Amino acid sequence: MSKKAGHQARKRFGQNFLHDPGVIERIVRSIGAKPDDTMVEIGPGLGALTEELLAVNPRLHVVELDRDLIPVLRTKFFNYPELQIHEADALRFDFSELATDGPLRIVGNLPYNISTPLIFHLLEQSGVVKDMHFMLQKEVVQRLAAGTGDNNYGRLGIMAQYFCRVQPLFEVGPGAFKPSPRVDSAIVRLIPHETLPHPARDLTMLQQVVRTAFNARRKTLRKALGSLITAEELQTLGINDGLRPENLTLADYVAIADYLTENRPQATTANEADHD
Ligand SMILES: C[S@@+](CC[C@H](N)C(=O)[O-])C[C@H]1O[C@@H](n2cnc3c(N)ncnc32)[C@H](O)[C@@H]1O
Repeated sequence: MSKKAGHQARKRFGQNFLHDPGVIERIVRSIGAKPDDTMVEIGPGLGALTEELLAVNPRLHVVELDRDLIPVLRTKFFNYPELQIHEADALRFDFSELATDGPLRIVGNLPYNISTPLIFHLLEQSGVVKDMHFMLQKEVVQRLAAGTGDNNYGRLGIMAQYFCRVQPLFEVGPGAFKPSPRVDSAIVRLIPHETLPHPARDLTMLQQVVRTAFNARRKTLRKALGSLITAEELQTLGINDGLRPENLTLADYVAIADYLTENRPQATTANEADHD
């Protein structure tokens, strides 16, 4: 535990507070906020990034789960009446409610313990999002940006790239935070596609195909996807069934999903175990 401004950093909320002004300034410069933007910060914590965002754009929303931080933020930013502080769980938050004046620019030094489910939650709402800038564990940024054949390629990267352009920006060492995390961090920018480059006919089917494939990422497609599609059907789609899940492109996964949507629409089942 580390104490800052009277607040004990809580591990269960993934609290590692930024304290390096150079890093904060670099993040804010990368975001390039404009006064008219509707900005949303997830997990403002003690307000280190919030303060610099407010300097550009006083119409900021922040979403913070730790109820003890809410009065700290209210006191610190009492002279910013347009700042809207939402005491809420970002994992359940309906961001579309904030998009009344236009698409959202979402930012955050995210709690690393929930960053993957949070990104999936935000991808589902990417229709109301202009862009997102996040501080994440470096390995998560590598997974988001990974291409076909890469060791880090998997469900997170495929679904992120289905919805967004992924741009890793720069790395940040543990010393920029208090308490210091045990991992390296990196900043990533996600820009939702205006038009999906490979739209699936049924998103749930695509999610199921990708999830099933990467639950057996070391196996051949014939085995990994055997519960959904036969080797012959894969070959008909022009996909070599001896390849492994990491060798397929997003377009290949969409082709498999669309084939199943047409031929076995009953195949989708929710709540399979995730290993990503
Ligand atoms: C890594 S800290 C970043 C704090 C601050 N933005 C900074 O850079 O110093 C993550 C923040 O997210 C908050 N948080 C954790 N889980 C959350 C959730 N489910 N919804 C919203 N905020 C959450 C934590 O309480 C904490 O303030």
